[in-house]
Amino acid sequence: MSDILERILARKREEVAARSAVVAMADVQARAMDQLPTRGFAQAIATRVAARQPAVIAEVKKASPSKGVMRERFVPAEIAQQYEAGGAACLSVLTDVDFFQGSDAYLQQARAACQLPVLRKDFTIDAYQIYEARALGADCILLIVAALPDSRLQEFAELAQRLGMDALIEAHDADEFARALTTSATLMGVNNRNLRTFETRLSTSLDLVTACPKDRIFVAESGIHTRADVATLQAADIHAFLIGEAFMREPDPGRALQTLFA
Ligand SMILES: O=P(O)(O)OC[C@@H](O)[C@@H](O)c1c[nH]c2ccccc12
Repeated sequence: MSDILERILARKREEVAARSAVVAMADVQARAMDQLPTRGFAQAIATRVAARQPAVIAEVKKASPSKGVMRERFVPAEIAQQYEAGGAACLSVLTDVDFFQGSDAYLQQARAACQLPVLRKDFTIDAYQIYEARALGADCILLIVAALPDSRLQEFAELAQRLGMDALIEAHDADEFARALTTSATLMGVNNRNLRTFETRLSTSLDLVTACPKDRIFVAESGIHTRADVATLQAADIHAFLIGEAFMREPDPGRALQTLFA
């Protein structure tokens, strides 16, 4: 029986094959080169963390496979402005269509509406998507360790860097975290949600943060809902957070952010 991550990756391979048959790699590369400079995603986080302030990557996400639709009124430009006003360091925008009801257009709309650096939140399995991310204006891409062989992981992190983007490397256990550390990326994400079972435990971050060297930035991802959750992570010296659902379920996601970190 194939788990959800396997199903997403299988579908993603079909999706990328279909898109690259329509828009040639050379055209995407040309558009990637044509973009204005990136906004400095890792830098925006590093600045906050150095100042001992919380660095929040605020997520624009309409739905997920585990939670279904979590927001009815969904206007990415409006949400981006609310997040910026609420003090977010960066945005994360889901662009996966089939499982998260995301869209490339949502990323473009959100980024155009604010000054914040933006992560393209998708399942990266092919270099084509990395050029595509830059062509869309993205400042950072997501690389999920469980979705990539070691050779690809570093190759993709380097390609992102060559295009002026950062890469958020995502791990879920100690082995994956060790693999994440073999890359040259700064941002080491730990997903508290198991993408195979959807089970979410904050202790995943608490267990792995001790393995994070000082020259990398540890990002706790998923399942962060309450001020107690934030305090627990901060007590473990975690200062960067990727949060979606807790904000998406509130009428004003930016106000929810402010309240969570007040
Ligand atoms: O909505 P949450 O529980 O606050 O989680 C946000 C983010 O961490 C989650 O959306 C996520 C983390 N890694 C991913 C990989 C793919 C899709 C989604 C994700």
